[in-house]
Amino acid sequence: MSALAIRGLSKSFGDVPVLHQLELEVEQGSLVAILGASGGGKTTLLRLICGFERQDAGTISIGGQLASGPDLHRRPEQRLIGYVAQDGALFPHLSVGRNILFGLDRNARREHRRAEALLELVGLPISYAARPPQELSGGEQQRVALARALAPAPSLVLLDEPFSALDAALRAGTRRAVADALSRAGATALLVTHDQSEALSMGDRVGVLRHGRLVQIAAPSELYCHPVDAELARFVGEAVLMEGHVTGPSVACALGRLVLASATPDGPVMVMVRPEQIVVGPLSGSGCDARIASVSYYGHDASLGLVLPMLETPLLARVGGAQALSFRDGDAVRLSVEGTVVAFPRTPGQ
Ligand SMILES: Nc1ncnc2c1ncn2[C@@H]1O[C@H](COP(=O)(O)OP(=O)(O)OP(=O)(O)O)[C@@H](O)[C@H]1O
Repeated sequence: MSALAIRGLSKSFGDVPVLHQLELEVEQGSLVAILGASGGGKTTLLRLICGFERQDAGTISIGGQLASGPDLHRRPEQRLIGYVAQDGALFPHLSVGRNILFGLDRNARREHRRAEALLELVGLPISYAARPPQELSGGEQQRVALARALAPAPSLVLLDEPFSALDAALRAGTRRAVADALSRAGATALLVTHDQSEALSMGDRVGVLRHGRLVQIAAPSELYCHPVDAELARFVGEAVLMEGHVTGPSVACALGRLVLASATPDGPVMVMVRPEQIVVGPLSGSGCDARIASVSYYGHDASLGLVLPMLETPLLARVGGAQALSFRDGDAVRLSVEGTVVAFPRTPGQ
């Protein structure tokens, strides 16, 4: 049984459509990340699931029970949903422990051990229970917000860009701690974000929201390696796209003849290669000739701009930081491609 099942969900504000016949299922105990551009309807989707807004069409079922449909609209407090907002929204006048137990009934609120167990679950010291939330770092506050959302053992936890207010140093650790806590609690969760690395690193499955629909929902590696179209390829990570021609199991393009990941009809295509698939080697190696136009060094890795005789614009390759130190602008190199590639059929005029 799905913990969350959404069928044909549509919502407009005035005459502006935001969600259009959206379909989504979230399996019990899994984390689904919804990735979408700003203004794409992510918060609207969460507000509909919570019951703060009502859809124009479609149904929402939580834990196998209809929560909202044409003839029924359960109130938010009847839906047993935990919610973690962008800024945590902790109450500053209550201790961390009181914040965690806030949504529980009076008897449960007296159980201090319960707050401590939830602090342990989110990887924080139990001594934090007595502290005011303002004394905690932003990442710790988000973990408290998760503990509060998990306290009533909800059927579903919704996370609305929960790490966007954190600086980069705190973000990675907090993501990990939150994902671990959700998994330890066996919680079912839906996370919305515009950050592709967040979606790919946290989701068991990732759905991409575009023009009010989920255009693809798949395991992170499937989404990254086999996006359904070129726009999605660019949205989920960096993509090198170039014209090509498919014949049988391979495609001919500026990078040579490459092996296709899946069967594609013969004919003109756009080929998609990820920058880290491009292997940059010395002229003694095999492959196609290129010249280095730029080196952008980031420490752990580097981006190279590469000019190929057959391409108007330089293409991007990603190499290890140590390897990049041996390259200079203007160097002649030879390129090959690791692994298989994806090709999107081109229609006439494209
Ligand atoms: N109550 C409302 N009344 C009118 N328009 C609204 C309302 N809520 C949202 N919208 C509009 O719906 C669209 C989707 O908004 P929503 O907040 O769901 O997007 P989002 O993907 O969460 O964006 P962000 O990532 O920037 O938070 C936007 O164009 C927004 O202006």
